[in-house]
Amino acid sequence: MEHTDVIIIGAGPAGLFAGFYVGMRGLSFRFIDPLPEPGGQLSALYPEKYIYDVAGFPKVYAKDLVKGLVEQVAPFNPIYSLGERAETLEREGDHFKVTTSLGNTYTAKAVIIAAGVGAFEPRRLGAPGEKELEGKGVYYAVKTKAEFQGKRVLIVGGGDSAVDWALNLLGTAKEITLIHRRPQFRAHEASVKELFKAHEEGRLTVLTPYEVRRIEGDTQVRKAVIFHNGTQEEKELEVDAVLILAGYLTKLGPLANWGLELEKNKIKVDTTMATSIPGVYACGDIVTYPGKLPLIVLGFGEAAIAANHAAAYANPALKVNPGHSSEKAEEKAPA
Ligand SMILES: Cc1cc2nc3c(=O)[nH]c(=O)nc-3n(C[C@H](O)[C@H](O)[C@H](O)COP(=O)(O)OP(=O)(O)OC[C@H]3O[C@@H](n4cnc5c(N)ncnc54)[C@H](O)[C@@H]3O)c2cc1C
Repeated sequence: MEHTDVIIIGAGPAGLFAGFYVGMRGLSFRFIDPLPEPGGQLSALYPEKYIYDVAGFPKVYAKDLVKGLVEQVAPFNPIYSLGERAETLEREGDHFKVTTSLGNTYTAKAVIIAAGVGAFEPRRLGAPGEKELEGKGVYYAVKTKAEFQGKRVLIVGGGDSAVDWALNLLGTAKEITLIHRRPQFRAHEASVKELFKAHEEGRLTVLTPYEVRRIEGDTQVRKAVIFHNGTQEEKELEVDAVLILAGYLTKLGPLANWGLELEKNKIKVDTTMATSIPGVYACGDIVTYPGKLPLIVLGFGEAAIAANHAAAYANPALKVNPGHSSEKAEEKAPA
């Protein structure tokens, strides 16, 4: 059993920043997250999109914000338990015990839940070949545009992600076909206009109302068979990649059974970010309180509150107020 002062469930922006503050207070901490890398929604869903509403950054790539958060917390020696999901949370005497999907058990004096929208996973189509070829050309997100360099790509979806990526991959992918099961798109009007302009100019192909019948390949995707969902007429497309952007399913997951007071699938917190279980704090998209907005900047503020209260809970010798970081810094700004 591995012990730290604090366990942080979720390594999205709120969790990472909570870790920074716990570290500033001189306490040890562990992040647990089922995703393979830190950053939460920013890494998994939109690493190469600009964010315009983080204070102090007129615009910042989601992946660069995550890089900065990881760098900021690094001096405090965080332990990352990635690729595992927190399954149970129990109190045992004066500490909490968390077990994970890998069967590991971790203990801590206080817990911060920063689990965002809960366990989120891409909406799969359920088409034959899709599961077998996942990781071999079937994608549910764009991590880097370079993955699609020179490839023939089939994009599936009708929302902002599908339309934005069809346009964004122009100039990177060799060929782009976008299919959607309805004639109408749910994306921003301006983007849809741009999409059809690109279609008319022959820079990409849009087909509606089309769906995927099956995906074929061996060590990698070779072909997709699509069909018109009115006439059932099939088309075979020779493609190297199928990018499925049909949205995400979010579930509260195991958290729902931890005995926390919830409201509409969110964890209720008070003004100290305390949950209904003493010693368990929460921050970010997972929390609700009057006036809550699901924004990164609010998550940062909540993380600072949750972390400092959790630190004082884990070590009652600590005051809640951390003081000013500028007074602790050893480095002086250049003259
Ligand atoms: C396309 C898109 C664009 C956006 N643009 C903006 C924007 O411009 N500005 C803005 O402010 N916000 C934006 N957002 C919203 C923003 O991304 C979220 O508010 C933010 O990610 C919330 O951070 P978080 O740390 O609370 O949660 P998340 O980023 O969701 O991270 C939570 C982490 O917890 C993990 N987790 C879940 N369950 C468990 C469990 N049981 N055990 C362990 N780990 C668990 C998840 O795997 C995840 O990594 C956007 C969102 C999307 C999808």
